[in-house]
Amino acid sequence: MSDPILHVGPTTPDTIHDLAQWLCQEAELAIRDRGRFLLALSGGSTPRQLYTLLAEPSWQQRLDWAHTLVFFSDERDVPPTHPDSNFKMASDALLSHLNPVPQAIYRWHTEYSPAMALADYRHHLTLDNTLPVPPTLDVVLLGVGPEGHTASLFPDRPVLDSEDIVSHTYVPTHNSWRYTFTLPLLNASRHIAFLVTGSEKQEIIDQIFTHQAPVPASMIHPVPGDVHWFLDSASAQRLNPNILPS
Ligand SMILES: O=C(O)[C@H](O)[C@@H](O)[C@H](O)[C@H](O)COP(=O)(O)O
Repeated sequence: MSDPILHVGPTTPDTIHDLAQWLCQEAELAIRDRGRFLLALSGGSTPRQLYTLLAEPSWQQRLDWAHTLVFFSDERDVPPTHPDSNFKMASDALLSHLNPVPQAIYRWHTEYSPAMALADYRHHLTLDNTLPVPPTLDVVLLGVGPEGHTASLFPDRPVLDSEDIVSHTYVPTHNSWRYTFTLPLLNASRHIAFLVTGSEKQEIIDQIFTHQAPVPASMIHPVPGDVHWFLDSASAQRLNPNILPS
């Protein structure tokens, strides 16, 4: 298990820019080596700034979306037009602006029954059963909630013990159902990239990096993959300066 790789920007825009640049580099390597880039987008509010930047014409040219297959690391069990939909957020901020369009965009079909939606997504994640289970995605973007959840893996929930690659899970604190990647799938990733910004996340970042009580976000350690943390100084302000990149 490799050590987490820290990228700390002085401001949120700096961190977003660094992550966008890193994504373009990983896409280039994946497409050079395997002819395609398997990318999972995260939901919530933080990544909107990243998606808006990537949608800018000058940035669109830097990532070969025509050879990129887009997945979603989790999704709220709502219609794709619902304001809570992660697909809607990513489409409004990024996907609907891309030209050329991505090679594929795999939306969670929340209009299906849970069993059918999960089967549909397993099929897409294994590229129509051509990849092993769990498949290795090139980059999975993730965020972290204030209590340490990531994707829709919340503390003390049965989904944390799932041996499947995807799950439909009830989140009591949000009184809602969600679809999510599971730990086996996340830990098969080539690269995990957490994007965490803002002083409201400083406590959970400190908890994760000082190895206090494990939370779902601290259970992500792919082998032989790696974990990158893209933080701004506000979310990283409690971290020991010795572990911060010089
Ligand atoms: O569907 C979701 O909400 C996300 O997948 C979730 O895991 C998110 O990344 C965290 O809750 C952080 O959300 P913020 O970026 O809004 O703080």
